[in-house]
Amino acid sequence: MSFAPDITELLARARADLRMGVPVVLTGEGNAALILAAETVDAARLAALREMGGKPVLAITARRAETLKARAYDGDLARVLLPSDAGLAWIEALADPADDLRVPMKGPLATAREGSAALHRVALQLTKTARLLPACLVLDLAQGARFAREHDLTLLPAEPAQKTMAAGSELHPVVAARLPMAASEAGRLHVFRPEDGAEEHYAIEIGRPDRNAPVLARLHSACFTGDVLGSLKCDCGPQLHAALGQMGAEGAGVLLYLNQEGRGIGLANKMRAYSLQDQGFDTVEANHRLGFEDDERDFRIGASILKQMGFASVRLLTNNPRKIEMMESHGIAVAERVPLKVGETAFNRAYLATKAAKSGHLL
Ligand SMILES: Nc1nc2c(ncn2[C@@H]2O[C@H](COP(=O)(O)OP(=O)(O)OP(=O)(O)O)[C@@H](O)[C@H]2O)c(=O)[nH]1
Ligand SMILES: [Zn+2]
Repeated sequence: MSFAPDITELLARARADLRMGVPVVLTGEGNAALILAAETVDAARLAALREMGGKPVLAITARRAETLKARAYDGDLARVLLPSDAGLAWIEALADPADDLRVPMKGPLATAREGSAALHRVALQLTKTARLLPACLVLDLAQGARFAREHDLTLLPAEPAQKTMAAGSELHPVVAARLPMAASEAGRLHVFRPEDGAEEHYAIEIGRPDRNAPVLARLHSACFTGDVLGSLKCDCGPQLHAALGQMGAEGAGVLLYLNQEGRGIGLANKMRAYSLQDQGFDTVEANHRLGFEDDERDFRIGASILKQMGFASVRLLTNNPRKIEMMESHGIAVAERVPLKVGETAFNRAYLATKAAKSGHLL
């Protein structure tokens, strides 16, 4: 019997470390690297990294590299060589596009083309799942395990970590209780918890939907600004309430409230995206400039929760064809798409048009 953390738990620990600015040691086949999230590294740790010698690089995604005009020899990522005088400000300027327009020339940036980028790829995936900017300082280590032991750092085997992240985490029901709501007095809130220490997700069941027929369902991604604050920049709040209202009126339905804020990039990054939108970029361009894909959500979560609740088929309230595809490919039949068009304002008209033009949303 062992109390040692398994790979999922090590991943959770590594994410927490990176969020606090603590380095993590990644090990591969015969190689190892010290990694630090660009967003959280501080002056003392940067100085310590410098003292180690070697050739640290800043790994960024190909999306970010494109904006910075840096050559991405590794396909989906680039390894930018750290100039000897590069300090925290240089790292921040590369990782965070906030001042791109004010300081457009950040280079010339030299990028590595020799050697493997496998550990860098895992490092970037880790920062994404930690909801940080996808940019990481990476320094090759000769003795990864020993270094981790000496400095009391989390030691993470890269390949199992990557497989575990790709597989997604299992979710387990924690509790369910009655919740009378304005939309329906017959509400019930279920909480689901992933094994990997990430955000919990919720299912709001209305009435007692028949498990043998397609259920009226909505997969709602958390939007603190829209759902709670009534932001006019998106249509999330009105969609949330319209979906609950329709389920209440029909007497049955299930709304999944998935804590995938900002299409899976987290609220801090979404606010960075909003700030770029104020500079004139649209919702998709803003994500790309930050180094993210348009949509970083894991749609398997919704399918997994529906299955656990006993649903196999849905009438899906959505305008997003990707949600339909993802449901179908993860074992939930979409018997019908129910359009959900509410809440258009002068502030979100361009946002909705961009989603239709670039993300395939149905008008
Ligand atoms: N990154 C980013 N996320 C945004 C922006 N505006 C809204 N969001 C997020 O987008 C998500 C909207 O999710 P959903 O309501 O599921 O919308 P959808 O994928 O357009 O699909 P349907 O509403 O079902 O048609 C929420 O997580 C919001 O926080 C933005 O400008 N940038
Ligand atoms: Zn929103």
